[in-house]
Amino acid sequence: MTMKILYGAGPQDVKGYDTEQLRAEFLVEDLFRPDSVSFTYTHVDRLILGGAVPVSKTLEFGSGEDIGTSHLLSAREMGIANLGGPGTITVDGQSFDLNNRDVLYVGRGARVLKASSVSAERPARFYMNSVPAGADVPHRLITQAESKPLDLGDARRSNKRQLRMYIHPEVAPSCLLLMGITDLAEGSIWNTMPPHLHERRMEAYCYFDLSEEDRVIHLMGRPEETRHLIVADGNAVLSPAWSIHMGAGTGPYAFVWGMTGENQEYNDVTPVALSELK
Ligand SMILES: O=C(O)C(=O)C[C@H](O)C(=O)CO
Ligand SMILES: [Zn+2]
Repeated sequence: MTMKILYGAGPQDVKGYDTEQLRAEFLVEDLFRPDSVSFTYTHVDRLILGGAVPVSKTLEFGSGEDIGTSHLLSAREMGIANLGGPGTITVDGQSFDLNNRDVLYVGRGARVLKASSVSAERPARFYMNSVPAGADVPHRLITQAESKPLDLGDARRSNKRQLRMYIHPEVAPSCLLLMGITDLAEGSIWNTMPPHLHERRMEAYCYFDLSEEDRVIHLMGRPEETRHLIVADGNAVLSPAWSIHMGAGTGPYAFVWGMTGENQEYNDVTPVALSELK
């Protein structure tokens, strides 16, 4: 298990960043490695992003030694989305089978987690978001069918997409974590249109289901001072409260969005007109 730490950067820092620095602060590239569990701890609202890809063995994790607590989830909750083939997550002996696009909510206090795949030919690809939690909420599997869909966008504007809420007060409660998956409709390329800011929450996007040669051009930054990140399959992007977030793909893609902060009001956002972007 690995744990990388990012300390977070503000809009003034980003003004002087070159591509390498921007990517080092805002892009997480090494989440999904065969038979490994990789975590990145960001001081942006203390979100931990993780990836686990069990291929030839069961992967065990949950120790808190890298973050100074007895267990990783002693004071945290976690969402685990399966972006790959069928697999199983066991939480302190309780097993949950996750198909592609199912999400498991793991409540505070979990100690030992195990991740396994049904088949090494099509391994599970578990993507994790964990945030500090102030209460115990029961573990719960949310299948894709149980998630709440929202149809957004317009094919004529190349931004038709379906957003599914999984960890959300109307679907499955948590303390402060929100998590969902957005799938672009065939032929649409733009996500998160119009772009927005949410002063009371940070967000992380993990782009997946891209082909090896395709990329998402992710836009970030203050509306009047945008930057871009060129993102490949399985890469995650951090979006602090001060940053817009939107992207366009060169081919089909989907993404997991996770949020935490002051509230769980999904609609507590400030849209940014495209005419304001620079
Ligand atoms: O395509 C979209 O629109 C999204 O998925 C938006 C994200 O859910 C988001 O940015 C929530 O604040
Ligand atoms: Zn957002």
